[in-house]
Amino acid sequence: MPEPGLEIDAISKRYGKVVALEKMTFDVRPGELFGFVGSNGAGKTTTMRIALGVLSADAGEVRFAGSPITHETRRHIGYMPEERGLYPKMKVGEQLTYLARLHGMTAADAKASTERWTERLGVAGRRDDEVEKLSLGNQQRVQLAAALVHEPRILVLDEPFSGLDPVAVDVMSKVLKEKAADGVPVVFSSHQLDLVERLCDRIGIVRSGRMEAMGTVSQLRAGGAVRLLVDAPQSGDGWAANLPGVTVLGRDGAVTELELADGADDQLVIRAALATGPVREFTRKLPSLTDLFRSVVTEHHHEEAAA
Ligand SMILES: Nc1ncnc2c1ncn2[C@@H]1O[C@H](COP(=O)(O)OP(=O)(O)OP(=O)(O)O)[C@@H](O)[C@H]1O
Repeated sequence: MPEPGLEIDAISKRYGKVVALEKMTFDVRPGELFGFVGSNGAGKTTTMRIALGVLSADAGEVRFAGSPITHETRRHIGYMPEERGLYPKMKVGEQLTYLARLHGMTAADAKASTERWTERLGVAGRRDDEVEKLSLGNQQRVQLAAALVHEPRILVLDEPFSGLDPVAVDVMSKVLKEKAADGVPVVFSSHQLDLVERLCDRIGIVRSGRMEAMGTVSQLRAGGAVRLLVDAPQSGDGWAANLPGVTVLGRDGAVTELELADGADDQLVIRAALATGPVREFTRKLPSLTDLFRSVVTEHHHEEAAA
């Protein structure tokens, strides 16, 4: 059994009639970067707020290192809220030192940590500026510094990459990877699926307050619907239209992209392709994270339409 990190265990939450979370369950292990993805309103922010303790759950439990999270454990969480939370009129350096002190650091450690993180995140030159005078991207770098300045043992970041330029994305990615390499469980939400695919050890896809799919990128991709690319230069439109369990997704010149339903026979497809003439290529294509995300979200729409 891997060492327990941050565990979100069957958390449910309603806002009046709106069910925001329904037994949301996942864990982020020490040293792991976990990507939390889902459409708008799926419940990511609500989950993170509950993990941090700024919102209470109706049911379920949040644990860290095997024990329920307490007020004391929460001091060791580095949190980047979606609505951000810096004091606009306070100077960057003063603000970070103040936050580090609030988390229990000595004045000297707080100052040293502020210097280290502002250097690292490329905002050292702005330490004497008020936060509101910084560009949005630089405010976000400071916001990350605020999540890191007390050297947290858990990192929970709500859309830390939104609005960042590519250089800042690289800096943020590096810092998160380093923190994970130090043994910190790191969870962040994002709509930038290419980034999530590239960075994360594991990914959870949420839909309507539930965890729908979870695993490494390759596990998720292997579990998605099988797609085929067939290059048959003499085939006309419609050559695969009536094959059982086969959906034609599109055609680009002589190349047809197909999706196979569970249990559909790919040998039927190759025979049908060969019946049109030569076949130059017949390949299985693994779905991207974006494809998987879409299919999770689209299934939902089908279910809703059928309900
Ligand atoms: N304070 C609130 N009062 C009422 N409903 C709320 C409140 N906060 C969130 N909700 C509802 O709870 C559900 C989950 O919202 P949440 O903000 O957690 O989603 P999200 O996955 O973070 O979305 P996004 O990607 O848009 O940030 C939504 O239906 C939302 O409208």
